[in-house]
Amino acid sequence: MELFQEDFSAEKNYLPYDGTVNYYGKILSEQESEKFYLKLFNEIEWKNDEAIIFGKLIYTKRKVAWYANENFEYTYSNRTKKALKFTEDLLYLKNLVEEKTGETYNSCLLNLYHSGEEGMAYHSDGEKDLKENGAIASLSFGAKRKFSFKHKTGKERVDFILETGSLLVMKGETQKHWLHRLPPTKLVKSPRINLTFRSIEE
Ligand SMILES: O=C(O)CCC(=O)C(=O)O
Ligand SMILES: [Fe+2]
Repeated sequence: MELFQEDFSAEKNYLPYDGTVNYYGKILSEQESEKFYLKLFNEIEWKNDEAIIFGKLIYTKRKVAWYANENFEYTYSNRTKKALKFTEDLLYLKNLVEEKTGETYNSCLLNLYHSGEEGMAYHSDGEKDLKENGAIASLSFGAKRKFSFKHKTGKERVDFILETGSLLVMKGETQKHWLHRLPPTKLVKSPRINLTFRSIEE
């Protein structure tokens, strides 16, 4: 079923229990989304992500970047990374997302998926540097992709189609009880950029 913009209610919790996910739909116009997509694509210091998996250092095809209020250190996939200072565009988007969600954030992890062949496997964002039960706000640009939640012990699944300029928020105990992923797909040929605004414990 195609949902229209008006059908998205920010107050609705899309998870049946054990956490809260709000979906705001598109918070930016098509034109603004295209403008930010191009600027982020060209101006962010994108790097292939490094992770230690079974004791081996690997690089992902997907690119990442990490920006924050301060040059925070952050441990992610067993590697310690240092944040770059927020750019003007990222500060603008952070303010917009803070206004919409009524929460504050001090950092942003950015992901660039070159095509549908790149995705992210099921995980939760419960790293110890993150504020416990802090909200995580996800803003998407570029290609439309499916985003799925799966309960850690139950059978429930909740799927979204994240469009360019759309905002989704995960709050409360969501990371404790739910996994999320960006499934790979052969159907998408163009890039997608995702920004997750987070709160790092200072
Ligand atoms: O690209 C997405 O929509 C999800 C990214 C994500 O889950 C993460 O960076 O932790
Ligand atoms: Fe995540």
